[in-house]
Amino acid sequence: MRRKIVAGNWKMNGDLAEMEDLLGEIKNQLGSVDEEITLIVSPPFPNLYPAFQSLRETDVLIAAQNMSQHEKGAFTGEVSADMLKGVGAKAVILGHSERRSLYHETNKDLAEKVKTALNHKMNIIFCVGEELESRKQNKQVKVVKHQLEEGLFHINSKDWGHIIIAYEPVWAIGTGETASPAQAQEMHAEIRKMIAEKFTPEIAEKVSILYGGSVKPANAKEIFAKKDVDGGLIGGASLKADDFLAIANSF
Ligand SMILES: O=C[C@H](O)COP(=O)(O)O
Repeated sequence: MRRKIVAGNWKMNGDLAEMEDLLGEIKNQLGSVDEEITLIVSPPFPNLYPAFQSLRETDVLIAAQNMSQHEKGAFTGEVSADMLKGVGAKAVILGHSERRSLYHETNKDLAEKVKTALNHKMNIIFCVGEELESRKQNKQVKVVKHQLEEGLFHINSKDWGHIIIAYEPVWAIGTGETASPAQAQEMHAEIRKMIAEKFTPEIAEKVSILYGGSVKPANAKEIFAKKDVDGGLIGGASLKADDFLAIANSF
């Protein structure tokens, strides 16, 4: 059975005190979440270790929001896989559309980051998704296929256990506009088909594919009910404990 996952991407939000408050509220309500659901939170770099300390006694996993493809050395401002593991991050988000568009990360950069993360046995939430213009031209499947082929599909079959895919249509991120459940299902099924064709149907069947883009407690149930949607990568709504956990309880 595929893992059901709800991951909160906190982006560049929350100082240490605000994060401690948020984590405190999340911990208070963890008992309400089904054990089958994997919860992940993704704080900014400086808050990774405090989050790790705070979540020690829980099953909540910690993901970083980015990682260098390099091991060490003269790369000012960068953070390595070893450093992330050292502060408790078990996973890393790679290829978020904000990294792609604002920081010009290319599929080639991402392919290298994926390789480094896997060398360090880190789990990866690999993000893909089309911009509005591509959707209008009905090119969304082609765009996502290209992102996967160049950024992710160089991995070995044995590495798929470390991979989670997040489909995040760029036009739905932080906009309040969500892909319809049918649109999400359609793309998730396409992604699974791409994995089945390039690797095997068994591998494709086991990969968790998350939807991201304005997921809220009010729309999560409908989206998560779709057969190929295994959870969500949540931005804004993950900054409120009640909303984040309500989304986790929407399967
Ligand atoms: O990583 C999360 C996505 O960018 C979704 O963000 P959002 O839920 O604020 O639209």
